[in-house]
Amino acid sequence: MGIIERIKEIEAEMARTQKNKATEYHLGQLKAKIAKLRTQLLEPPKGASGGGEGFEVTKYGHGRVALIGFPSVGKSTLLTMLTGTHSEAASYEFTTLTCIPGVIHYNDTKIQLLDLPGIIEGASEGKGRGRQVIAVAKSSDLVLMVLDASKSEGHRQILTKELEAVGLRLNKTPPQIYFKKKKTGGISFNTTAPLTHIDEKLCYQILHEYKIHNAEVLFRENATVDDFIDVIEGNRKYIKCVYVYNKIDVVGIDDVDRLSRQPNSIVISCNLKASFLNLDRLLARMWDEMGLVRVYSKPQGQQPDFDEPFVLSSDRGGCTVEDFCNHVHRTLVKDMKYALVWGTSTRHNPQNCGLSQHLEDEDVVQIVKKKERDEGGRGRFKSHSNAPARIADREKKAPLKQ
Ligand SMILES: Nc1nc2c(ncn2[C@@H]2O[C@H](COP(=O)(O)OP(=O)(O)OP(=O)(O)O)[C@@H](O)[C@H]2O)c(=O)[nH]1
Ligand SMILES: [K+]
Ligand SMILES: [Mg+2]
Repeated sequence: MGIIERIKEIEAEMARTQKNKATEYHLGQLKAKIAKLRTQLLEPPKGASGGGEGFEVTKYGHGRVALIGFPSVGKSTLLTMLTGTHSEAASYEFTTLTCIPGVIHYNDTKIQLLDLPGIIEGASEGKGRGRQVIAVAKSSDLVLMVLDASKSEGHRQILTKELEAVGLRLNKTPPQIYFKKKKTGGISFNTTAPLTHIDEKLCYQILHEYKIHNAEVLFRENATVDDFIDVIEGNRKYIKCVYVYNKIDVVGIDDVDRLSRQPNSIVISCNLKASFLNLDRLLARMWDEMGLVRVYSKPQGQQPDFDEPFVLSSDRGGCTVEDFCNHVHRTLVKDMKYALVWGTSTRHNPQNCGLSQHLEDEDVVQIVKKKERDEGGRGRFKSHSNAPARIADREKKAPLKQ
C-alpha cells in the first residue's frame, strides 16, 4: 500500500472514531502516524537525484511573496498589475504552467512577487503541479492566497488544509514547547501552564510512536496534540498569509462586506473594464505584514541618503544595530564605539546605543567608530526624497538634530 493510501486509511479511521476521553489517546497516536507519513511523503523518492523539476527562481529583493490559489482566480492578472511584468491571463484554467517572477517597488524597497500555476484539492499529494507550487510557498516570506469572491467559501479551507498537510503553518507562531532529544535518562515531562488538551500519558504515547524514549519536554503554554507533533517533527514553516478575495466587481455588496470581515482578509478587483479596487490597500497590507525595517545610514558630517535604505527584517537576519552594521560592512561591528540613533526605537533623539539596540522602520543611524568623535549638533536633514517628510511627524515630537 502506498503512503497516500495509508494516510487516507488512517484519516477514515479517525473520522469513524468518536471523540471522547476514552479515545483521546488512540486519536493522538493516529495523528502522529499521519504526521510521520506526511513527512515521508515530502522526502525525495529513493534514488532520485536532487529533484530537478522544481521551479528554479532565484531570490531577489528584500522579500518574497507567493501568489497561491485555485486556477483562474486572477493570480496572473494581479502579478501583471502590481509588477508590470506580463504574465499570461485567460479565462481557461491552468493558463500559467510555471513560476513567473515580478518585482514590486514599494517604499524604496524591492519585493519579489511570484505568480504560480493554480493548485487544486490534493495538491499536497502531488496532484497537478501542487508539490512544486507548495515548495515555492515554503520559500516565501508571505503568502497571498488569492480567492475568487464569487466562488465557494470552502476554497479557503481546502487550500489551507493542503498547505498545512505539507508542514506550512499560516498566521501561527511556533508552539511554546521546549523539546530536546536525549541519549539516556528517560523522558522528563514538565509544564509551566495548565494543560487541557494533552496530558503526560498522551505525550508519552506520541513520543513512543516516534520511538523516542529519552527526551526533555517542557510545555510553556496550553498546547494541543497537533502543536506537540509539530514540535517533534521540527520541520514546520511558520508563514504569514493574507487572504485576497479577488473579482469583487462580480458579487453583491453584502458579499463584499462579509468577505472583508474574514480574518486576515482583503477584498480587491483586478478588472480593468469594470474597476480595479483596493490594490493600493493590498500593497500597504503586504508591506505591513512583511515587517521590513528601513534604516537610513548617516555618515559622519553628511546627510543620510533617504533614497537608499538598508532593509532589515526580523525574519531574515534581524533588526538590531549589529545587524545593520553587518549590512553596511563586515568590519563595522568591530570598529564601532557606539551608534547614534534617531527614530521611533529611541526614547530621545539622538540616543547613544549599543549593538543590541532594536531598530524600527525609518530609523536613522550614525555609527561612531573608535578613535572618532561624533560631530555634535548640526541642522536638520536636507534631502529631496520624501523620506524626511515621512519622518517629519516624528521630528515634531522629537527633533532630529545633529
Ligand atoms: N471580473 C473579473 N475578472 C477578473 C478579475 N481578475 C481577473 N479576472 C479574469 O479572470 C480570468 C482568469 O485570470 P488569470 O489571471 O488568468 O487567473 P490565474 O489565477 O492566473 O489562472 P491560472 O493561471 O489558470 O491558474 C481572466 O479572464 C481574467 O481577465 C477581476 O477582478 N474581476
Ligand atoms: K486562467
Ligand atoms: Mg495564471
